[in-house]
Amino acid sequence: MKTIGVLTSGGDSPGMNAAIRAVVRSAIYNGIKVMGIERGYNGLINGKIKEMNLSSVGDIIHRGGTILKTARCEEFKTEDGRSKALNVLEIFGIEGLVVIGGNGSFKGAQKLSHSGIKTICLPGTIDNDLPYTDYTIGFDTAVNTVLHSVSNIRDTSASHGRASIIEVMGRYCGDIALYAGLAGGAESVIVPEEEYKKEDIFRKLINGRNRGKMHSIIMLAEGIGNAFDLGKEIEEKTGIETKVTVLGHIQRGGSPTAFDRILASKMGAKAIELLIDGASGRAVGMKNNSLIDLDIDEALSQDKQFDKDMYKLTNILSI
Ligand SMILES: Nc1ncnc2c1ncn2[C@@H]1O[C@H](COP(=O)(O)OP(=O)(O)OP(=O)(O)O)[C@@H](O)[C@H]1O
Ligand SMILES: O=P(O)(O)OC[C@H]1O[C@](O)(CO)[C@@H](O)[C@@H]1O
Repeated sequence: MKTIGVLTSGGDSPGMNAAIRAVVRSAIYNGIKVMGIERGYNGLINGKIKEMNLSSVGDIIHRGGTILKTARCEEFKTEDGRSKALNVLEIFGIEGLVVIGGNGSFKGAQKLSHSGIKTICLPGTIDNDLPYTDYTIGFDTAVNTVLHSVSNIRDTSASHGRASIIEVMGRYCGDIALYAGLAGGAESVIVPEEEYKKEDIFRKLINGRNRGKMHSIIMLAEGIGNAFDLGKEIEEKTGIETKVTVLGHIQRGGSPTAFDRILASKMGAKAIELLIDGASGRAVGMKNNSLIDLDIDEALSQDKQFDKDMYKLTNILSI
């Protein structure tokens, strides 16, 4: 393999830069030329491509976002869009491609692999919603960002004797809410994977107040009802003043944690190892602390396992 490309696609996530750095440096170490493709599949279709060298990825391991920029590209979902992309890959002599993104990006990569381009996918998303890997690049940083906010909100919540609903991202996956909820001592964690009764939340709040508790954190995963409506209902049913904070895109930025930088570095290097071995259509993941790779279709067809034990523990500890 003489020349490969690397792109980031879908939502960005902290650690994507560390992954790009690992891809570029491992490739160059192995005598492979690397082309950086800007704005995901959009840049691929439009030929936004430039060669990368050792210093292109200097001073980025600690930076959030992605130096290659990212995009969601509807055109790439069409045959016509992908055929333009294949032409561009041929023009630039790109034989292998490393795609860093979420499940949509993986689907696009698999289609390129079926057209003869050797593709390797790295899981880059804060949501931790890819079923085949224990962790995605950016998830740990997002959880820590949420945790920092929980601490700040807890201070003011306690001073005023209020309850706080904190809405976090995750799309259809409750992992950010669950991990940050357990680590932040949330009283209730509401996730799409588990049914919940509002009455349980009200009862916990009232019990807590009766034993002198001055703050209550309710961690709410996005997409499950309206946080502000829930806040009003809590006030009506418990008499406890309730504030809502929607953390939003703050969770997608920031310097990656050591965990994410190491995960990204290991995965980036693994992608190059796989390409050198002639692999294609593979997804790299981390299972039980070991790097794994498997077919993209198999990776996407697995069911995401929600950690019910962790959810139960959160409820026990917040009794
Ligand atoms: N079925 C598909 N076929 C071809 N390309 C696809 C397909 N699904 C998604 N893509 C491409 O991948 C891009 C990124 O997908 P998507 O917007 O779903 O984000 P993602 O990779 O899942 O990341 P995130 O989890 O951060 O949202 C899409 O904009 C599109 O270009
Ligand atoms: O930045 P956008 O395009 O609004 O997407 C937001 C979505 O992307 C994510 O941040 C990452 O997939 C989700 O948690 C969220 O639902």
